[in-house]
Amino acid sequence: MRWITAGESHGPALVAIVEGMVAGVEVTSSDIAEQLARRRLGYGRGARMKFEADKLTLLGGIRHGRTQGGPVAIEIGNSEWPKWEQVMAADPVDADELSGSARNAPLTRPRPGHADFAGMLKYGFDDARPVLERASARETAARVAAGTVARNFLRQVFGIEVLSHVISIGASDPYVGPAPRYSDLAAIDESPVRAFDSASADKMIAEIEAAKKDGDTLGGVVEIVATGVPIGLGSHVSGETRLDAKLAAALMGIQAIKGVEVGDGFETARRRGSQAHDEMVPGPDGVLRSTNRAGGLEGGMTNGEDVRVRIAMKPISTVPRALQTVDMTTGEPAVAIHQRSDVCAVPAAGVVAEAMVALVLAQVALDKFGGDSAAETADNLHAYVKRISARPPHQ
Ligand SMILES: Cc1cc2nc3c(=O)[nH]c(=O)nc-3n(C[C@H](O)[C@H](O)[C@H](O)COP(=O)(O)O)c2cc1C
Ligand SMILES: C=C(O[C@@H]1CC(C(=O)O)=C[C@@H](OP(=O)(O)O)[C@H]1O)C(=O)O
Repeated sequence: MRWITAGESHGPALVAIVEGMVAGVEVTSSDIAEQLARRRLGYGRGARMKFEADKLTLLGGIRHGRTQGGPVAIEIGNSEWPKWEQVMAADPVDADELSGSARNAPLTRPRPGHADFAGMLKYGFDDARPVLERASARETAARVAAGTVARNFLRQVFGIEVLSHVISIGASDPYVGPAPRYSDLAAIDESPVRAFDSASADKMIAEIEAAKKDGDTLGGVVEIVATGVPIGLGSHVSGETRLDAKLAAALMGIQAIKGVEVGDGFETARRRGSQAHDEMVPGPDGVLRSTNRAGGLEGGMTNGEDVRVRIAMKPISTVPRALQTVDMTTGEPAVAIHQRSDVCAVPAAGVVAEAMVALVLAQVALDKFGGDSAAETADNLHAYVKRISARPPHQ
């Protein structure tokens, strides 16, 4: 199974294609719309999210609410397309028509932290427009749409659920309580910062308000949890088959994500071994653990505990209190491009991260259990679960 997205932030639409998904997975446009709506929310998001409707069309691969086994293609239209029709036209446009458009003025002052500078040089553009159009995290809407197909597959066949919650924003004290359950997700989504407890939420909101007042931006940390994951997804046999490596790559592939921790992550590096690992005891249905410091992953494989990973997002690089840069046309010092932008997109990044975790888990689950239909994958899973549960230790 693999996925790809295409499209620009202000182009007519984004498209996601998921190839290799089995037939018989229940997915509707309202399931996808629900996930897209979650991604638009969050305190600190910019003007676009207030009007962006994520106009959704299922172009292929799904019939009467079920996947058919062929590639699933999903289109998400741009609500503002009429305003951008000339500037972002695929076909050549009359130069006179474009010259009067303020939107088409070349962007020559790269934003530190964004893709503008290296992208202009590498691809040979005098204008940052073509770079920022594709670097923009607008593209994450397409990932969330693709992720919904994976999510529904995981739920239907395995009973796996994926959730996320914001641990900290800016310098707010990190949340240190127990990881939430999937049943907590509705309450987390109700929180304007997608925090699990209201005391942490208040501190995060205060951080965002202070940054906004100062013309500044913020990043933060999000935890993603997958529950109900069977033992043995991923493999120890090589670097690229290790599930922690696949998850880290997919999560680092999200715009502005600069760090990934598995389980207790960097904190584990500070502990002694006796305090770092999850001891095992025999239980009625197999091995039991009283802790999950490893985040459900040992040797690059799931170990039956919840998969738990954290991501660190850097502050948004379109800083209203514009940063110093160099004008790429004149070579003179300048202030960076500033256009409408988010102050903080950490809550939305959590929803995107859920989608990436779901896509990776679906991929490794299909690697292990295969099948052409959801029913066949489920049969393969049940045979495996029966086989491994016949093994000791049992009490
Ligand atoms: C959900 C989400 C929303 C984002 N919104 C913005 C934004 O409004 N303005 C901005 O400059 N960067 C935003 N970013 C981050 C940029 O897309 C990202 O920093 C840029 O593509 C450069 O990539 P890098 O940060 O990974 O190096 C957002 C990222 C995410 C995940
Ligand atoms: C559009 C989205 O996020 C965008 C991500 C983004 C960036 O530079 O990453 C810049 C802004 O784009 P725009 O100029 O279109 O307002 C954000 O709004 C979205 O998440 O759907």
